[in-house]
Amino acid sequence: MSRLAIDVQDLRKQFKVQNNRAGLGGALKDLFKREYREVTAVKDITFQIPQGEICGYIGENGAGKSTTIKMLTGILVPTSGQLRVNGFVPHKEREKFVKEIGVVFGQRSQLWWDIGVIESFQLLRKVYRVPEADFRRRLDELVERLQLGELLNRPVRKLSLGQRMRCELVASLLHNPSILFLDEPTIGLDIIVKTEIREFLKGMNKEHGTTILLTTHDLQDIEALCSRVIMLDDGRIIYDGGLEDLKSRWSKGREIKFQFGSAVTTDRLRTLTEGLTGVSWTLENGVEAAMWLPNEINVSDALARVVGSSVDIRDIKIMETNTDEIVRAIYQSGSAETKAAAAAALEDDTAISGAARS
Ligand SMILES: Nc1ncnc2c1ncn2[C@@H]1O[C@H](COP(=O)(O)OP(=O)(O)OP(=O)(O)O)[C@@H](O)[C@H]1O
Repeated sequence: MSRLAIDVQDLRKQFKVQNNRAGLGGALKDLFKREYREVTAVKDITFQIPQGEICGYIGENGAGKSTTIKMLTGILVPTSGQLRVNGFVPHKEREKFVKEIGVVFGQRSQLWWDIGVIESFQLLRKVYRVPEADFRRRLDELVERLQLGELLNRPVRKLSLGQRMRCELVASLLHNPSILFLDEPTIGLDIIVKTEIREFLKGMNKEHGTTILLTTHDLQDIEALCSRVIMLDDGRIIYDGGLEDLKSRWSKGREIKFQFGSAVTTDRLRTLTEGLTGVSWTLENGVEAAMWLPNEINVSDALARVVGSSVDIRDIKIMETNTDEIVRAIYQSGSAETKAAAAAALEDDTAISGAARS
């Protein structure tokens, strides 16, 4: 079995936050006796990530993503629980540990603002004690992949956000870490740079087996990169599994769009799918219509009905399930259990309590 890159057991982080009392009297009281309350940002979470996986770590603002990343990178000390990254306890073995990881916080820079990019890279080489020859080889590869050539001598403050982000990625990878932590790596970037960065990360993962844990609010990052997603809500994991599985469990059905050669009526279309429970039609104009079918109905059964009829079809498009909508719905409900699963669980409960009563 492959070695675990990240192993987290019952990890918890509480912060002590000062309560500020209202008004001048309150401020005076605060001077003499401060009152505190506890905020639990991460609530006993458990997960494992094997080496070489790209895993998305998602959740709404304040869900606890950054706090987790900070514990995983040794910046914050957990309140309780166990945590190992590449076999190290991050906050205890920092010096050895940082050589194994790369970190990019999209909204913070690890580069020096006023000096040339290449000088920042040289400084980082010394921090990580990378031998000159290894550094050169690595830098050449990264510069070529991210096409940084002419940027290397410019000071960071003169770079665009997209150019800076590409340099940040190089900076985080110069010491050849086996794990990369990315916190919002594509925030604020245009679609071309986003695509470039996603392709680059995919390549690093494929060729070097780099494990990547990625937090993002851009679900296209997840779709492009991650086979697995961990979803956090209010400090707890509410989903851990495949993205496709999440989509198929949550989507209630699919939509198929048709373009016809001549005008059709809704009544005619309805007769085609008669008997297929839950299938409905929307006529968008005389020659374009959308068929919606619930998960219980097989796509090929429904398609066969239309294709096998005398209706003149010009084009058929099976619409992709929209991940944004699904994830937003899960955030809103605070649970990744599907309604069907939740209802089944409820029925089980009722059956059990009914049995207990009888
Ligand atoms: N240093 C701190 N002191 C007190 N509370 C904190 C601290 N850091 C985070 N929190 C609180 O912990 C909770 C989780 O915050 P965290 O930054 O981990 O969320 P997040 O999922 O990364 O959100 P975002 O998407 O906005 O970055 C929030 O309620 C936040 O206010």
